[in-house]
Amino acid sequence: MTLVPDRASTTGVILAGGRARRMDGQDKGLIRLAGRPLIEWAIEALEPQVGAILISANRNLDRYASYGHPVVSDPLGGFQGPLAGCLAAMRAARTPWILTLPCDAPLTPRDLRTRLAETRTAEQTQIAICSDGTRRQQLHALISVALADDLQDFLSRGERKAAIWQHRHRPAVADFGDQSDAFANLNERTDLSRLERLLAAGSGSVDASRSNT
Ligand SMILES: Nc1nc2c(ncn2[C@@H]2O[C@H](COP(=O)(O)OP(=O)(O)OP(=O)(O)O)[C@@H](O)[C@H]2O)c(=O)[nH]1
Repeated sequence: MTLVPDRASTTGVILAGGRARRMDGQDKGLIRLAGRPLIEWAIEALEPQVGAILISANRNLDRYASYGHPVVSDPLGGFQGPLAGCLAAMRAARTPWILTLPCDAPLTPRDLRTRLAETRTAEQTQIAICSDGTRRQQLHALISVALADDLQDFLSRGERKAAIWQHRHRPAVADFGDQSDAFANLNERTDLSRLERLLAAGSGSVDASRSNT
């Protein structure tokens, strides 16, 4: 295992494979925010931070593939949750580390990988996750792909919760309390206006003035 998860040894994984029941079942990664689909915000935020990108999606695969990054679907049907997407990505990644990012949180910190990597290296763990200062953000995570078999065992027992799987590996926790807005996400339609306000105010790693509206 590479000791320091640097840019070249890390694959960014955009988790866009959910059912989005609270958004009437729309494909969340394709919902437009400030004029651009969420998947585009995520790609733009990750590109400077990682050596490669994988998109985890279960619908509209051609649409996602048009962004030029490989698309991986969950091995199990029926929307089994984000860990299923993580496992597929860990199997497909060509790097020792993956950096996961939910597609519905467009204000990604510019230093997401570096801060997670520093924390992970200081504590010598196989997983590092973010804290927004109040709560753990389990899907913003740096994960060693050496854990793929362990995750597969966990899922094969019918377990689904990311917090429970990660807890078994005593994750390091990187404090992003100074950027708590970076974890604002889209769960319901009413979240759209807050996210657009935050983007316009310049939160996050991507310049909203480059949006095509
Ligand atoms: N690959 C994959 N990703 C998922 C799955 N379920 C959720 N995700 C992703 O994980 C992140 C958090 O998802 P949630 O908000 O908990 O679930 P959701 O399906 O998006 O929305 P709800 O159905 O309204 O809870 C989002 O980026 C989802 O796209 C899944 O079954 N497979």
